[in-house]
Amino acid sequence: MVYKPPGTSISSRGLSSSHGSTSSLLHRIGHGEVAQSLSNLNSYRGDTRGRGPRAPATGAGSGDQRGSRKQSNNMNESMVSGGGGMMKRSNSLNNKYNNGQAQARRSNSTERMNNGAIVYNRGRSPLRNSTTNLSGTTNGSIGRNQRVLIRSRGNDIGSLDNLDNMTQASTGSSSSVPGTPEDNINVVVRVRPLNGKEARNGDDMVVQFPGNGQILCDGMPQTSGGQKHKLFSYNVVFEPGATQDDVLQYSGVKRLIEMAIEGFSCTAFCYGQTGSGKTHTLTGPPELFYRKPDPAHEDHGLVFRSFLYLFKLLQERKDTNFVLKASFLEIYNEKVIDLLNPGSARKPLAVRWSKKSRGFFVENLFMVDCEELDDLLAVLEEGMRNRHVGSHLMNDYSSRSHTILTVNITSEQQAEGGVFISKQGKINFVDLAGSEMTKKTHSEGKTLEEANNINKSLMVLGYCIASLSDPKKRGGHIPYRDSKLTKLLADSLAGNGVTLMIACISPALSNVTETINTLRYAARAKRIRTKPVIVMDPREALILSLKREIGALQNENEHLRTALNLQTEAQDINSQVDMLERRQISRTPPKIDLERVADMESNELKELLKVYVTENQALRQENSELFSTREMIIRDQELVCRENERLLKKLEDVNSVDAEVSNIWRNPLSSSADSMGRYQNESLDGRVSANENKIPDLLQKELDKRRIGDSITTIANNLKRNNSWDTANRANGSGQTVKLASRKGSADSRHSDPSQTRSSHTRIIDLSQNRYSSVSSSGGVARTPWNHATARAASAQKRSPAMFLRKQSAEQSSRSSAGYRLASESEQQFPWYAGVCKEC
Ligand SMILES: Nc1ncnc2c1ncn2[C@@H]1O[C@H](COP(=O)(O)OP(=O)(O)OP(=O)(O)O)[C@@H](O)[C@H]1O
Repeated sequence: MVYKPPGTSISSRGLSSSHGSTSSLLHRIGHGEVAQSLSNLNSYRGDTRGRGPRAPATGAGSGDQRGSRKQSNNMNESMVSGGGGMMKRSNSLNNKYNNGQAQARRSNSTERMNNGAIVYNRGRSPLRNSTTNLSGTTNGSIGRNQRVLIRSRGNDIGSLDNLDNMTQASTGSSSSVPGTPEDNINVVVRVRPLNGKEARNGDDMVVQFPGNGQILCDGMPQTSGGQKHKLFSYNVVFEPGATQDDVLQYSGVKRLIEMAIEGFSCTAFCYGQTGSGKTHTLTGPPELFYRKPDPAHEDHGLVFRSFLYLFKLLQERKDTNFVLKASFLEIYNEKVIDLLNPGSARKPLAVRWSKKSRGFFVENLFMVDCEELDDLLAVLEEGMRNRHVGSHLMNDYSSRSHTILTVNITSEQQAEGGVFISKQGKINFVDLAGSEMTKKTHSEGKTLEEANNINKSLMVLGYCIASLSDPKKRGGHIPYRDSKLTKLLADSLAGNGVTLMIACISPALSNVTETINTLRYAARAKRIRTKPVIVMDPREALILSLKREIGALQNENEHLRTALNLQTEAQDINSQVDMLERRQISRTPPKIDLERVADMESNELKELLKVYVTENQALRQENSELFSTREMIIRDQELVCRENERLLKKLEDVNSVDAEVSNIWRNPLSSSADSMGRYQNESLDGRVSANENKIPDLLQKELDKRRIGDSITTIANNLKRNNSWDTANRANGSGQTVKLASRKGSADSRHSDPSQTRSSHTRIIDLSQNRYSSVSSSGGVARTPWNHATARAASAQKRSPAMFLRKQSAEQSSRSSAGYRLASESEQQFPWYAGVCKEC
């Protein structure tokens, strides 16, 4: 079950029919100005439920409004009549409240508390548009002398509205989820009237109410002697004339109760200096509980009224079973005392850390099962009677301890398919002891010790609030452990709860310093953000997670669809596009608005989930197919690229070989080919193959050729000069030639014949030429490193001639030395040659 704010229609819970709404209230009111103001109070949805039309306010009270209210006799039908199919507890509650005169009186009082008329006094005109005379809304007009009692920013407290969103993001477990929206602590301010003493002393009012949830404090003493004005903004400001019921209606506490029923952890706490009206606001004067309390008493505070409201809501929830348990403790002098089971020795209880809930708890705290409203009221009475109260100059009934009254609400609702959904909500009412200046209160002895402990724990609370409200310090150490109070409030201040702070102040000039301190404290608290989550049963969490999964799948499917579209576009395969489009159209489930999912039944949700899972799987498969197709295409592309590269290289080689061939034929010494032929022949006989790798490029060959060629030409010329080769051959016999032949053609004894030597020489040249011919035709030699180097050199020459030349000269110098080496080798091998050469 997804949390829905009360006031929205959840037919299964029967809330829609019974709830009033802001719009219905506006409809009832029907007047522009008030409607405008009320629309600012959007967040108080559900505030109007159970409230009948108010009787026009007629009283013109004095400063003390308590005795001057007109009470409406309208019966609150929902409280009195109840529902036939209600759970046993609710029925018994109705019976109690319906039987006899006492019940009738209670019902009247209940009604009066809910519909209490407002006293308009002092003849101030309302501040239009920025303030709300909520009390005047019933008759749709605001009288001239009507007093504006509540100044609201309206939509600020509507941060509670954010919780609608939050619940959608909450896990459904007690743990907080990353990404869960945060909510600020809601802060309202209540200004009490000047008390008798202050009035007698002629104390001035130093607070003003400019409206829009603002409060102006102007009595602040300045060092320069003048007065400083300070403006603060809060969610709601209650002026001195506001009633206890107004606080219930407009502080947001009703919303807190509704949320506690829905499974949230909620806290309302009062803060302020001593005598500022905290206890009055929360529980009413302590005297109320000293004897059997009169339920009709108008001074009953927020707790009593909240209990009534809580039970009213529980009655309306006919389809849900609730179990209520209450506890009441006080922290007195840093000791936790169970107010429902104080024992004779008032043995303090231990505050421990729970790993499971990741929060502090009070060990062995008495929890009372509260089946009826009376049980809850009894808890309140008992606790109020047992708490420590003292008296000092500023308050006759001063609370000497902090009290925490907790109502745990476990709800269990049967969903479809026999599944039970249970949630654990709670609401804490915290009445803090007031900070006090001991020189003002004249505390001494025990009261002084109490005051010190109170101030100390409030100081720790102040540190925690200051740290939590500072975004830089928030992630750091928060000193919760420094006091029992902060340990127990840790979750409310910065955990998963929803918190309302009611800052109580005195309007008197004599208290201005404390008032400013409280207002600052409250302003700081307003900056604190919490992450409210519903604590619920795992089944409920499952449904929520299913919902979230549907959302995620929808997103993923959308993403995959986009990817598929891109893919198909890139491939430009029309047939596949058609196929995909056809598939997409057939598979795509209807787009679901996630908001609507909240209203769907679990079966429907499961079906929807199945559809999305199927679609998701199909899309994933399709996507993977397309990816593999793409892989294949990429591989093919690579092959083509490689082949291209190979062909390019081949082309380069062919070009380089052409260049090589042309070099050879352009060789100016090519005329001495005859002489060179021998060397070439030698190479072909075996040395070339061995030396191919050693001779890197054409140039070296050229160099060698030139040297050898020059020498041979010289020899030949000399020989020619003296004798022609043939003549010499004939005349001198074949000694040298034989030598040469024996050297060159040692493997072939035929070459010893001088006539054959010549032919052999010719053949060598032919072979050499053939070789080059064959090289140029087959290109096979192009694969040798030498040819690669040549090709590279050629391309390098093209790319950067200057660099190529530098490299060339370096290579040339190294090769020329190699050339000389070759020459000296030749000398060694051909001493005759060297001799001839020397001779030349
Ligand atoms: N809004 C109010 N209207 C009328 N009287 C009020 C209001 N607020 C407080 N008072 C009166 O002021 C006196 C002091 O109030 P209260 O005891 O609630 O103060 P407190 O803040 O709880 O003080 P402490 O911290 O000492 O307990 C009481 O007599 C109470 O009835």
